[in-house]
Amino acid sequence: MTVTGPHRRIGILGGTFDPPQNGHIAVALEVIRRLELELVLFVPAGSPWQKTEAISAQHRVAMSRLAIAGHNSLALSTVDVDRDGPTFTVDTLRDLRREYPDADLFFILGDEAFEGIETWKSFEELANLATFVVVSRTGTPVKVPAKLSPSVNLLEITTLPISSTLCRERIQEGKALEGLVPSAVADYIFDHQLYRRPQ
Ligand SMILES: Nc1ncnc2c1ncn2[C@@H]1O[C@H](COP(=O)(O)OP(=O)(O)OP(=O)(O)O)[C@@H](O)[C@H]1O
Ligand SMILES: O=C(O)c1ccc[n+]([C@@H]2O[C@H](COP(=O)([O-])O)[C@@H](O)[C@H]2O)c1
Repeated sequence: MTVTGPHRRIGILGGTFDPPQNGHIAVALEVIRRLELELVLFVPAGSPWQKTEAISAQHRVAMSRLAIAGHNSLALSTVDVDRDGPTFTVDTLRDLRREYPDADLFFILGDEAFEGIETWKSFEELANLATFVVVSRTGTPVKVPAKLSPSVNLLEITTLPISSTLCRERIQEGKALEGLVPSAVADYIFDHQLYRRPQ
């Protein structure tokens, strides 16, 4: 992926994106607005080791590309699918630091994802690599590990009550995805007959 121009404050939304849904788009756009970021990179995980099952990275990348199409401030990075092995954020951030040596990097995540951060690979190193922007998704108070606290920004924003799990469940129930995913993503899911059976 090539980004032109002096992108100095770059957000990173890592995710399984199984599938990408409107909550992902909304949170990225809102964090751009609130933190005055130039750009948010959507970074699909190649092998999301803490999720039980996910469809192929190829489908998740294709849907992520469709999901962000038309948003100038959103872009796709394939660093995590281009690397072999389980996806670790410490590697994501090192790779993106090489790509953007002078940028301030902001890793965006929901409070429920942040809750497990002490289980992430080399979590103590993460504080040196990016600012962690934790958005309120569940509303439960966020406990910040002391080692990360200088690099954590708790951001109160209104998030959409949408999850990829909800999207998959609705497909299995034969219900429409209207309002839950961008229409190009809904078309892709339909065309490829994804998520029809429980994974
Ligand atoms: N509606 C939302 N609002 C705010 N953040 C979200 C929302 N949906 C997902 N996120 C955040 O985006 C990142 C990637 O999410 P992910 O791709 O795992 O989607 P998910 O909806 O949480 O998936 P699943 O339901 O399969 O667990 C995580 O940090 C997650 O907290
Ligand atoms: O680094 C780790 O060990 C690690 C463990 C779990 C999740 N992550 C990252 O957290 C982001 C959100 O993950 P998920 O599983 O909620 O879609 C995504 O970028 C993952 O690669 C990272």
